[in-house]
Amino acid sequence: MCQAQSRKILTLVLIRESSRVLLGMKKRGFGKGNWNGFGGKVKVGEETIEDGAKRELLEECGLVAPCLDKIGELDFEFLGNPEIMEVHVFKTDSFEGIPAESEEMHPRWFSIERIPYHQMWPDDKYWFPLFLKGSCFKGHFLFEGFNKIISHSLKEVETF
Ligand SMILES: Cc1cc(-c2ccco2)c2oc(N)nc2c1
Repeated sequence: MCQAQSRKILTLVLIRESSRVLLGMKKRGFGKGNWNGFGGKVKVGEETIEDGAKRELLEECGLVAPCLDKIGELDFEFLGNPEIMEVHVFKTDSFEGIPAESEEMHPRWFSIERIPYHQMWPDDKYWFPLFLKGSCFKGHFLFEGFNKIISHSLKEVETF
């Protein structure tokens, strides 16, 4: 018997300069202890997904990004949990402000040759290289718990 599946929309923003990427160490809550882009929930009915991404970026590290490029859509499923997390991934190389620590995140710049995959979500090692080479992508990852990927699919797409 299939379970009805619901979807939760989340955002993820990656700040990329020529040779470095800004990541945040998640200090509490979901994904605590991982380096990740900035993002989170979209305020249903209040804002567009892109506006939600901009809001989370500002809240989590104090940066203003006037324009974001949509680069990816990642569906995350967890064994035994009917809720699929639909993560919309954005990037930008133009922002205003100085990265600042928040209650949620401790920001740090990483050279693109030294991305800390061992301290990131396990799916990142699959799609981050596509982001770094400038591709757009769609992926689906089936997790067992938070650290084990049972299966995944990932493809490059032309545009969103
Ligand atoms: C299951 C999962 C969730 C997220 C997430 C939460 C909020 C925004 O993204 C991830 O981010 C990354 N890089 N892998 C992730 C896996």
